[in-house]
Amino acid sequence: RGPDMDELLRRTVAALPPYESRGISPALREGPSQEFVDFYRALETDGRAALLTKLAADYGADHGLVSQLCGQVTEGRDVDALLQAEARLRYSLTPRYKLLIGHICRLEGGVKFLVDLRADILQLLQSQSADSPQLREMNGILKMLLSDWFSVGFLNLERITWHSSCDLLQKISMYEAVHPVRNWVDIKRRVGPYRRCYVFTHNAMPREPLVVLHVALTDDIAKNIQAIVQYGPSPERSEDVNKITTAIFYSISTSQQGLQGVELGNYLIKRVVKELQGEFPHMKKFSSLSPIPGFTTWLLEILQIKEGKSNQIFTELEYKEIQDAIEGPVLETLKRLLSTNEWVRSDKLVRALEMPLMRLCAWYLYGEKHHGAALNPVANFHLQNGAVLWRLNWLADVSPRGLSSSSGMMANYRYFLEDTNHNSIQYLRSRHIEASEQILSLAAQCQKSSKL
Ligand SMILES: CC(C)(COP(=O)(O)OP(=O)(O)O)[C@@H](O)C(=O)NCCC(N)=O
Repeated sequence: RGPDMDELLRRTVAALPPYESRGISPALREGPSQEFVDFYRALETDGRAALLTKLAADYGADHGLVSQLCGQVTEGRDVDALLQAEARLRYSLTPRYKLLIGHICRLEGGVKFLVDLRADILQLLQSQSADSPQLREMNGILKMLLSDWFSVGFLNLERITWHSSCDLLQKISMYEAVHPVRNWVDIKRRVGPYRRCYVFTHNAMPREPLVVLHVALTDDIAKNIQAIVQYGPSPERSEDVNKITTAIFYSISTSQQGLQGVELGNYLIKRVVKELQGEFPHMKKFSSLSPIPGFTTWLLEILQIKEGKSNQIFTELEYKEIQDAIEGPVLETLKRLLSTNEWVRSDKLVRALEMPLMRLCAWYLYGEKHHGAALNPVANFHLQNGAVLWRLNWLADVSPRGLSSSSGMMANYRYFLEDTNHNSIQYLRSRHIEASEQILSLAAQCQKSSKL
């Protein structure tokens, strides 16, 4: 049996050298760091949870020393002494595990190991199976380091085409989280004419697309995803530049869970806008065509809560039209038809539902909040980037996936380049959502005719 965890940690997590010898370049601790990596990789989930919890709890900063040094940082001392005291205090706040992280990132494959280690920490924190303040602290420290290592200056923008390598095309297909790639024909279309696919890569993780952005080049803001992923132009077509005035971001996915919160997707969108403006100087419109995951579930909950009070959801006229379009008790039948996607087969019912569902969905995106942010994660992502909630599209995604997740609707989050910084600050600071007239009036109507 190999070393037990405590012994392994004692041996591989160096103590913080005394302040006086902090500058002396530490003996490169490749051996112990590699031993830690090998030991960790050999552990199963529970073992990893135990190790991470112990590492965070027992190998952080020396709290006794910190509080002792705090006492020496006092007003009134001469500047030199004060700065010395502050420097000692600052140094004493360095957790021991931060030195280990610094050594591991210098190993071959060390950065990728640390990205995966943070993914394990996030998994633990999300599953609450090990949720300690020290673990959250270690997650924060690791996230800050990763944000520095993966900042834009260290990332490489790569365009993926049909001539890219198979392993890259295969990874792009595998990572596609929004509109699954079914076969070679699919992926060939997504990198073919009137399409662009860009990724960020990092030299420390070669041949690994960290985040993938799929773009459609169109002459107006798209309102339907089937037109993009199902019926796109045939691969041998050439591009007519005069037909390209708009960029539609129709899918974005990150592949590394451990890089959550590093905002790679945001950076990639902004970087691709610059790239496209270089290729198409006359391009003026930039918008997403985004799914609205969670809306149908939310709607069914509302229908459940409003059992017997349908007048708090539908107007009388709407209720009557729905009643005419279905048999049986209205709310009961409607819940069934919505949860099985059958409703879309009846034109009459589709017409009767358009107004109420568009109104409810506009409110879901604009009005529903979670800790102050937009409840819908995709809305929150684009609004954080400074986009405008610009248009809601009916029957925009009639695939089973689109119907089940958002009753067929999709949203355009539009990027007005000169406003994104301002909008982002407004959203992050005062939770203000910039929205178009269509959205504002639909949301207002919802407030008026539905009591949610
Ligand atoms: C939407 C994505 C790309 C945002 O990533 P990113 O910009 O790195 O944000 P964050 O993860 O740093 O908060 C990411 O959350 C993701 O891959 N989501 C699943 C697919 C999707 N587009 O909703």
